[in-house]
Amino acid sequence: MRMINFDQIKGIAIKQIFGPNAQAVSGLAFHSRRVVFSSIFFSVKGENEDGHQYIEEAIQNGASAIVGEDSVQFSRLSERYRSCSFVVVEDVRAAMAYISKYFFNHADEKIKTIGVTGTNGKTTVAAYVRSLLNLLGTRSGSIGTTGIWSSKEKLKYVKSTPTTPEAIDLHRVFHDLKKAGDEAAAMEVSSIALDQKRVDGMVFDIGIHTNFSEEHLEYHKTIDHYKACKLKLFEQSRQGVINLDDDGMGMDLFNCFKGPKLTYSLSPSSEADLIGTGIEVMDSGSMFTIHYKSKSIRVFTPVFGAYNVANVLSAIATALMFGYTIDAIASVLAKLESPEGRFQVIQAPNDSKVIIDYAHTPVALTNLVDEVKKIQHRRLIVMIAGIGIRDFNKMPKMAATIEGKADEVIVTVDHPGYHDPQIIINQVMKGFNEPKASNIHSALTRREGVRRSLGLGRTGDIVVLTSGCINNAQIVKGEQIPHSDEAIIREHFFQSQ
Ligand SMILES: CC(=O)N[C@H]1[C@@H](OP(=O)(O)OP(=O)(O)OC[C@H]2O[C@@H](n3ccc(=O)[nH]c3=O)[C@H](O)[C@@H]2O)O[C@H](CO)[C@@H](O)[C@@H]1O[C@H](C)C(=O)N[C@@H](C)C(=O)N[C@H](CCC(=O)O)C(=O)O
Ligand SMILES: Nc1ncnc2c1ncn2[C@@H]1O[C@H](COP(=O)(O)OP(=O)(O)OP(=O)(O)O)[C@@H](O)[C@H]1O
Repeated sequence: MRMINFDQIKGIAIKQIFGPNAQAVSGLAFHSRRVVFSSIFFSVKGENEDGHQYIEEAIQNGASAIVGEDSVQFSRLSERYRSCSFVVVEDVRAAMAYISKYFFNHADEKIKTIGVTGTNGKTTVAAYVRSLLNLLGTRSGSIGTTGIWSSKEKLKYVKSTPTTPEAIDLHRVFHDLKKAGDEAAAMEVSSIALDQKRVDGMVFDIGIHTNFSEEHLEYHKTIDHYKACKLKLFEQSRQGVINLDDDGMGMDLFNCFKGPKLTYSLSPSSEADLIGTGIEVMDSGSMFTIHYKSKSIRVFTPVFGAYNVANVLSAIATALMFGYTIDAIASVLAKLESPEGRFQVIQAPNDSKVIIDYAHTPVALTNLVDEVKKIQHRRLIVMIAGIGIRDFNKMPKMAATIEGKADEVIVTVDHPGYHDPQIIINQVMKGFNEPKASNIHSALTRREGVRRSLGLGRTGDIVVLTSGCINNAQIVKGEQIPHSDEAIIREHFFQSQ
């Protein structure tokens, strides 16, 4: 239980309070059915529902305070539920962020926080930062698409969103990490989370930028809105790590970010602080040279793809900001850990390779295929997917991107949501000049797509499975259906023999 005096919490714009100004609070919830005794219910207006309609259900479930935006309704309800506090605020999502921070004792300020934003690479960079800091001796967790990790292990949380948790969950995680002895947390900060004020009230010790290209227009509607949301992270960051190679927003950020910053680049002629050159692809990773100040150090790190070397540079910049020397950092890079499902190479028993990679934007797919081609192979088989719960305009762009670049292409569906999978396939197919070519195949479910792709692979081939799952599941008609590419791969190679 924590005593909460609403008008004393910094940051929230309270318009009016009906009922008691303070409550003893045991928990926070934004869903009426997750309310427990003596908790605060935040009534959020969503895409489909208005949380204000569920206030009475929340009170019946034990809510002792309601935070929302409808003063007329709150005034009426306060007559009926006299012991309950009704707090009218300017913006309920912002209030949820500030109250969560307060409820969990400002835990975010008791550990170092590193926010990562960008169209591609957030998960990868958050994992690299976590791994690098741990290798150097700073106990660090990470928060994002692949789950919540402490410095030691993946923790069991029910995720509220695919990438950046809702504020209530987020501050609980900071609190738990701190309690477990962690000193830092690297987290993915999505543009949607920034727009929905999930990280309002936080000041990140370091903000990292990876890159910017078209994405999430189903939510943002315009590319300018998408960009403006991403830039917000840097208004809330003390120090910045900026990718100078990113045409999308590298220079915008470089010019507008006034705090201390480190820039990185893969271009030898760049003026970046940290430059990576001479990338050599090996069997188990990449060699490259780090240039920092007057030093050039040749290192090996177990990652594939030039863009992943750039991601490693951003993690190195972060470690430099933590005060580690470039020599100390270079000495541990060979042990760097990658996140699951990002350029994950599986050696198949038939002497082919299967690569699982979360590429789900045209830019990521182009980069991925270019990098995969640097690995010796016979034929290249690539599975792409139309994602039902995302922008339909992106689907044909994925087809146009892959056409002519692989020997076989399998088109499948990720997360059909409420759509007919065949409509999604048709939408992807629109992007091919020759959709009826004999090397273009389709499969209505991801499971079928994976099986079909593996079935086409022979000795020496590389099978690339792109796009992927959210929370190890496919979202079908509001249900999360468990799915694992790796399990299908095991079944295919080991159980069919
Ligand atoms: C599209 C979108 O913005 N969705 C968010 C939105 O949900 P919604 O608009 O569908 O909510 P709704 O169903 O209309 O309900 C409105 C409110 O009424 C409440 N309610 C509803 C029914 C009920 O019986 N009782 C009740 O209290 C709900 O809890 C909700 O607070 O408001 C919810 C919280 O109030 C969010 O958790 C939810 O994120 C969902 C889980 C989601 O999938 N979001 C995605 C788009 C997202 O955030 N993605 C980004 C980026 C991913 C990436 O990197 O690609 C991320 O950071 O994860
Ligand atoms: N720096 C980068 N530049 C371009 N593409 C990248 C970069 N890093 C990763 N990718 C590609 O993007 C895919 C997704 O990477 P990752 O999961 O790290 O990004 P993300 O930003 O977390 O995406 P999401 O938010 O959708 O989970 C990778 O599998 C890879 O193909």
